[in-house]
Amino acid sequence: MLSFATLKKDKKSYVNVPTVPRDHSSATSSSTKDPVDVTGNEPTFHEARERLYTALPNWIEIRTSAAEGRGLWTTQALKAGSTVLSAKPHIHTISNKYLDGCCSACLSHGTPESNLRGCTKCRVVRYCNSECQRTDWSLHKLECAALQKWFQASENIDQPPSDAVRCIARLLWKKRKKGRDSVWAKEIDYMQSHRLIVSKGSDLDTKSIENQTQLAHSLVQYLGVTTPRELSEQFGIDSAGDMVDIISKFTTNTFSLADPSLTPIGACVSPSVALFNHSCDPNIVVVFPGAENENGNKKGQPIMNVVAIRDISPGEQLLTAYIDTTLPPYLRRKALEEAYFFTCHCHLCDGKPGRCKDNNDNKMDIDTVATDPRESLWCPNNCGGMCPLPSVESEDLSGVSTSCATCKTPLPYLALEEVLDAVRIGKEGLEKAERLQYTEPAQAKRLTTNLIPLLTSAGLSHSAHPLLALMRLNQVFLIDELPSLMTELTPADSPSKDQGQEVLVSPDAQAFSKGQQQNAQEHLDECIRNGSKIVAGLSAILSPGHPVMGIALAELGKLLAVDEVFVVDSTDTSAQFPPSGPARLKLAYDTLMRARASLRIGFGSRNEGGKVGREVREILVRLEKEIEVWKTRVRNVLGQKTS
Ligand SMILES: C[S@@+](CC[C@H](N)C(=O)[O-])C[C@H]1O[C@@H](n2cnc3c(N)ncnc32)[C@H](O)[C@@H]1O
Repeated sequence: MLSFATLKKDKKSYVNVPTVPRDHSSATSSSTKDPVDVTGNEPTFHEARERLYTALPNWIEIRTSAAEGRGLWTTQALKAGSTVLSAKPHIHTISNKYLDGCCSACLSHGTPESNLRGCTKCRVVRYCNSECQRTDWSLHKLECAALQKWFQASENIDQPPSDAVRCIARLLWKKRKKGRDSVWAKEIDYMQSHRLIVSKGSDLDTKSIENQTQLAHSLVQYLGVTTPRELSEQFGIDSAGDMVDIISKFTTNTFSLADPSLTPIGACVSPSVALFNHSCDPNIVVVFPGAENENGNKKGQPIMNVVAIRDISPGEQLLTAYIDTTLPPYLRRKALEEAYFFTCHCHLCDGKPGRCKDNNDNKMDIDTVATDPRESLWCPNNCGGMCPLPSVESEDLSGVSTSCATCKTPLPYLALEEVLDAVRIGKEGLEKAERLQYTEPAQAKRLTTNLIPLLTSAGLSHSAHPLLALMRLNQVFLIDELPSLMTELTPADSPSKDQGQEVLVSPDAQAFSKGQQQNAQEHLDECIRNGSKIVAGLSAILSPGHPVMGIALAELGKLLAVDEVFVVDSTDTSAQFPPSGPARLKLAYDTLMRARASLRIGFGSRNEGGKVGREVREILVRLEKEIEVWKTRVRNVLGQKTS
C-alpha cells in the first residue's frame, strides 16, 4: 500500500501513545505556538519556520494542535485530481527485494531489453545508464564503500543491511554532506520524533526493544564508526537517546516508495510531505509519477506528488492515510498505535461500525450501528443488503445478533458463530500467505485459493476483511501465472471462424492444442471474475478517485481487453460472465474509461493519470478500433442477410 506501510512491518515500535482527544478546533497557526519539542536544538521551530519547507505552496498553512502536533491546512479550494505539491524526497532507497529489478536512482523497472547495469564495485545497486549512475554517485560512493566492508566483515553475509539501515545511513551521510546548519538538515531535525514516549515507555514489548537494538547495532556497523566519538563527530549522535531519536524520526516520517502501479519498491523521506497528518478517510494521497513525468523531471530524480482525491474546501485539514484503509477498524487502530503512537479518531474509527458495545460497555444491537463494508455479510435472505459483522477480536460476543440492515432478516446466532470462526481461520491463513508470498509462492497461492471459497460460502461480502485481502493476493498469483498463450497473442489479431464450431478461435491460438487453449481461456476468465469482485469490494470502501481503485480498474480492464482464445459466437451472453466477443470488448472499454477517470484523480489530472493512466488511454484507442471492426462485421452480415 501507499504511505508508510511496508517499513513498518520491519520495525514494530514499543509503546502505545496515551489516547488523546482529537481537537481540530484548538489547532493554531504555527506563528502562535511551537509544535513539539522535537530536538531541543536552537533556533526553535517557530523561528526557523520562515526558512524551512519551501516545497509547501504559500496557501498551505502549518497549524498545530495538542492532539496531532503539526498538520497542514489548505486556505484555498482544491479540485479532485489537482496536485497539491510536488517534492523531491530528501532521501530515497530501493528495498533489498527490488535492488536487482529497479534503477536505484530513477526507480525505473528494468526490462530484459533495458538491462540495468550493476555497480561493478559493490555489485548491489543497479542503474539504467551512466546518467542515473552519475546522479546517485555522490551518495553511492559512501554507500558503496560501506557495502563492500559490510560483506567483508563476515563471509557468511550475502545480504545487504536491512532497508531501514540503508535508508537511515544515506540520510546521515547526506546530512553530513549538507552541513548540520543547512536548511536541509534542519528540516530533518524538526521532523516529529517519539523519542520521549519511547524513552518513558514502561510497557515496551521485548521483541520491539530487540528489533530497535539490532537496528542500532547494524547501523553503527554499516556506517563504519568504531567509537562513540566518531559517531558524535561525524553524525552528531551523542548518546543512545540521540540514536533512538534518529530511528524514531525515520520510522514516524518515512513513506513507502511506490512504482507507478503502486507496488512498494523502497522507502523515502520528505520532511514537507511528512507534515501531513493521518485519516483513515484521506482527502489526499502521495504518489510517485515515475521518472518520465509531465514536468520533464530528469531521470535520476524521483518526485513525490501529493494529489487531492476529492474536492477540498478552504479551511480543511489535508490528511493522508499512513496504513491500509481496507483493513477493519481494530486492525487499523493496532497498526497506528504500534507504529505511530496515536489512536485515530477519524469519523470512520469513531463511527463505531462493527462494535457491539457502546463506550459505557453496554451491549448494543449490532444492527443499530452503521455497517462497515470491511466487516459485513451478505443478507441471509439475498435481498442485496448487508449485515454488519461484529469485530472478531475485541469484544465479548455472547448473545450478540445481527440482521440485514435493509430487510432486517436476522442471521441465526449459530450461523454468526460459524461466520466468525471462518473469519478467524481466514485471518490466520492470510497472515501466513503474506509471510510466504515471496519465499514459497506455491504454498501461499494454495492457502488463498482454499480460503476464498470458505469465506465466500460463510457469506462475507467482497469488501469484508480478510476476504478482499485474500482475493487481492490470489490475483497476484493468478496474473503471474497467466498462460504464455495469452500474452503471446498479438492484440491486433481478430479472431477467425473455426470450421463448424460455435466459436471463433484466434489464429495465434491455433498453434496450441485444444486443451491448452481451453485452460488458457478458463484461467483468463478466472482472473477476470476475481478482478471484478476485487473492484466491487474496493468500490464499497475507497473513494472513486483513490489510486488503488484506479489501478484495480485498469488491471481488470486490461484483462478484459486480452484477446480471447475462443469467442463464443452467441447473441445470448446475458448469463455468462465474463461475456465474450463484442460484449467483452464493450465491457473492457467501459471499465478502462472508469479506470481512466479514477487514475486522472488519484495520480493527478495534470499528469494524465500517471504512467498507468497514459497506458490505459492507448489501450482505449486500440479498443475503439476493434469495436469498430466488430460493428462493421455485424453490419456486413446484416447487409448480406437482407440482400
Ligand atoms: C508523519 S508525522 C505527521 C506530522 C506531525 N504531526 C508533526 O508534528 O510533525 C506522524 C505523527 O503525527 C501524529 N499524528 C498524525 N496523524 C494523527 C492523528 N490523526 N491523530 C493524532 N496524531 C496524529 C502522530 O504523532 C504521528 O506519529
